[in-house]
Amino acid sequence: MASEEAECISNLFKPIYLKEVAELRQYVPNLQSRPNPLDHNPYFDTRQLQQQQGFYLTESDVLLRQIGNDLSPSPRFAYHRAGPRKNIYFDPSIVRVAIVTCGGLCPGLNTVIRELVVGLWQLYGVRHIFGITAGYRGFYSSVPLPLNPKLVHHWHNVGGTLLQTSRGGFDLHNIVDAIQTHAFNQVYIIGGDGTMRGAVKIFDEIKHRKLEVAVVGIPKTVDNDVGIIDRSFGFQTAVEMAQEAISAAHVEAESAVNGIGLVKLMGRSTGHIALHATLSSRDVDCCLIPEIDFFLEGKGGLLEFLGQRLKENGHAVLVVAEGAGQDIIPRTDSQKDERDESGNPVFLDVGVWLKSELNKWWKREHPNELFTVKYIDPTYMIRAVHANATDNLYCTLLAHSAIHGVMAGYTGFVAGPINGNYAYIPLEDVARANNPVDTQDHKWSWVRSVTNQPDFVRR
Ligand SMILES: Nc1ncnc2c1ncn2[C@@H]1O[C@H](COP(=O)(O)OP(=O)(O)O)[C@@H](O)[C@H]1O
Ligand SMILES: O=P(O)(O)OC[C@H]1O[C@](O)(COP(=O)(O)O)[C@@H](O)[C@@H]1O
Ligand SMILES: [Mg+2]
Repeated sequence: MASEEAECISNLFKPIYLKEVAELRQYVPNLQSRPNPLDHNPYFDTRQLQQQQGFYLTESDVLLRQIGNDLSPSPRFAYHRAGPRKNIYFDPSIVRVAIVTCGGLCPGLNTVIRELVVGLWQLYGVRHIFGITAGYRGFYSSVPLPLNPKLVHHWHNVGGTLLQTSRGGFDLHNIVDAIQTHAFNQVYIIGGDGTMRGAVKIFDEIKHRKLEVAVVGIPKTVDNDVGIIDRSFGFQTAVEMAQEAISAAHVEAESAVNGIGLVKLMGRSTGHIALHATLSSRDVDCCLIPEIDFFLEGKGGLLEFLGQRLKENGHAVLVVAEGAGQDIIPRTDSQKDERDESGNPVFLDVGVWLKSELNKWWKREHPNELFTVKYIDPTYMIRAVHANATDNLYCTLLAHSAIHGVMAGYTGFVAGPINGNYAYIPLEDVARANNPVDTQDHKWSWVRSVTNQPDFVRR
């Protein structure tokens, strides 16, 4: 074997299971296919490209989910690659599109809407595109908003969602009735884990009624709590914004005698924003996330650690994800049961609680020494900005992937990036998959080595 050549390290047979997504023709009888109108789009010139192969994707174009390989014979999964297909199953002249945004804000929402509108209009010649306003409830409670490329032209430069969003208001039968009443046959649902669970129910009901309606989910989660996909759009922008808050906390802490800069970041059940912001900032002394329990008092606790940091450095920076420590913050019975309109638990402000506990501790231990906690809560600022360049590009590829999949007759799927490429994933799989920070792998040890924080194990 020549040294430049790769060494064969395994000839083990590893089964690969293709995760098929549903297709409209499976339950709509006599569905006719037609050539993709991209064949006649002057910008794509597919007739020339087809001779070179590769423009249109086929059933055999798949992406592997697990690209890291442990050489064991455990099964692997693959998904269909996203992109245009040679034949489509919709006549663009009778396509009626509904686009809805649900749940909390995330940078890039408006870019996804813009690119859906522009993509449908320019790639496939669709002319009947509507925005459903204010989340799921908008299907049955307000008049759909007609959208066109001119109207959405500048939307990628604006934070939030110009269609508006809301929590709650999921009324399955009213939603599907409204889809029928308005004769929508393509429904693009942009939202997080809760939204995707709702989308599965809409898809099931549409199948049950045998409607010629394609449903596609576009995952949005500033917390990055949706699994399978690499990451959500807007996440990188949020991490970038979080840096500014951490820098400010660092400046405040360093400029005070015994100063603590405390930053609360979003992350209901996952600490991804806090973790990524901590690793990229280098100024953080301790990062608290929902996946790790911590305690204040005693050996190995947070107060002992911060006391040491103040002694050594004169200041400390503490980053906390909003979902961290929720089970140790004292709460009343009514606070225990509080839920938002979607049914998500309402958290107490961990930052306010920590600030108060830190002040009590210092007063008790060092009554005559200066001490300051500067608490920064940038949470809404982080998710209300427009997407950065990387996320804007991601949103565009995502929207176009969704359009190509729907046009090709796929339904009940999510368009999303897998290992850097775009794939079609069954909606149900995405709705079921969460994405906690893995605190067992070496990356969490790396975080601890960057911050020097304790492991919060009582000994
Ligand atoms: N299990 C569920 N079944 C149906 N609809 C749901 C479910 N969970 C949430 N929803 C609906 O999805 C929408 C968004 O959910 P929410 O949890 O607020 O945000 P996100 O989708 O960002 O996680 C809301 O309208 C909510 O009523
Ligand atoms: O105050 P709101 O709008 O209910 O949103 C707060 C929640 O929204 C989020 O930013 C995103 O949550 P979702 O992805 O479920 O919408 C959470 O981090 C946060 O807990
Ligand atoms: Mg959610």
